[in-house]
Amino acid sequence: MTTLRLDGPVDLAQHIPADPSGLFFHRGDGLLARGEALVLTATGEDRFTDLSQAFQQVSAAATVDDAAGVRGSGLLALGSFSYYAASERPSRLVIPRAVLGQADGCAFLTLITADGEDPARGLGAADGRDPSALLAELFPTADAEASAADAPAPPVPHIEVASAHTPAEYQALISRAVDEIRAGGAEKLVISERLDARSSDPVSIPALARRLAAMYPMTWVFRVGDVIGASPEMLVETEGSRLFSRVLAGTRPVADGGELTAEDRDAFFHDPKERAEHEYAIRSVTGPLEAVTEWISAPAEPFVLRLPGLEHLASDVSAKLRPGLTSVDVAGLLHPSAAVSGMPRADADRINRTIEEQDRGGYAAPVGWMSGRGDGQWAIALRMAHLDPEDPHYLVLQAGGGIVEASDPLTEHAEALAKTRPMMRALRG
Ligand SMILES: C=C(O[C@H]1C=CC=C(C(=O)O)[C@@H]1O)C(=O)O
Repeated sequence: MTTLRLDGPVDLAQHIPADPSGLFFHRGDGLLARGEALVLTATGEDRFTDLSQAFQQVSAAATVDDAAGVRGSGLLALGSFSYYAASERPSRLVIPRAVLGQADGCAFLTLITADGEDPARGLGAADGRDPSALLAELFPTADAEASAADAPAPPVPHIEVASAHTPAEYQALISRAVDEIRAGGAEKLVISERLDARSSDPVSIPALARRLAAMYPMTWVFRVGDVIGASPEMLVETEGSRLFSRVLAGTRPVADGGELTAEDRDAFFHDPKERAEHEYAIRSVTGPLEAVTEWISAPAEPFVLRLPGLEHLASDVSAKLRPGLTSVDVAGLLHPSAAVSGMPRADADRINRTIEEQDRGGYAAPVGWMSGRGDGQWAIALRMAHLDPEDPHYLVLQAGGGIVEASDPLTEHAEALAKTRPMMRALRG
């Protein structure tokens, strides 16, 4: 495989291919992928370590020519894990054929050919080619005409939405969760709702990802396999020994263009119910990290992260990772955090699964990428939808929230629906 450095920064959002095999970006930096040189899959309890090891074996045998030497350059896999170990949906790492990436404004192009394959038969042969010509060939910019200011706006698609439950049914599920907590089954649960969305026009992945990135710049926009979304929560990011995690739990919905008043934000910040939810989530990240890090720095108090439509209690945790673990290994150690499962984890997930009655697929599970060096970024697949490979008109949105003893079913229902709004807004264009 070869990584070529490109002249100057690129606007990644303008280069998204029609059907990317993966994309992951945040504030202009990130990765766009085309094709599949190799797909690794795993199921079961050991899916994280199995995929981490399988990719490390591929990486050890690869011939790597990396002229960029930045985050995400060189050999790389994008991946989406399944939430439950028992899920029938396999977790996957995709080693793409071509990657357009950018890290701190340094843009690069990576071309990967599978073992025994003639490089000239790949997506593009790097030998002697001008990197900018390769960029134009492999990742052409979005149709200039369509984005011209005077071009007629594309018609707004009609989106038909059907919730899996009526409001009364969903609120009854929340009441059941509260009853389970009162009966001592768990201290915190996380219950989610699914919404079927049918679009009058086929959903355009590049357009959807571009809108998510433009409307929610503080999130990590992703598409890998059947999941697409814009997550505000970073389960783990590693680069060498540097480890970062953004933990979210505790939410107040607001109007899309609005925000909480100073008084309401203060009440939110000090609300014991929200702080308890947040505390569980922090402990579920810092606890497992103790065994694999030299030090951990977690703030004494969260901050309020303001997103369009929602405000969250957030804490940025950093740590020094001991050698020997990849970013996928750490993601496996932390998944599922109490932000998406509850506390204690195993009891919470058993009850969540019974109440939700359905497998979560890739919802609330790690999505991201890992390099041949083991570094990577694994966001939690939230504010998302599952795509249907057979039907480009159809998606299933999923979102939920943490439930503690003091939770109110109506408020929790409103919160879950507010969390589906990013995807709904981006779908509507
Ligand atoms: C479970 C979700 O959100 C989590 C992340 C942030 C805040 C949350 C909350 O306040 O309940 C949830 O823990 C979701 O978006 O589906």
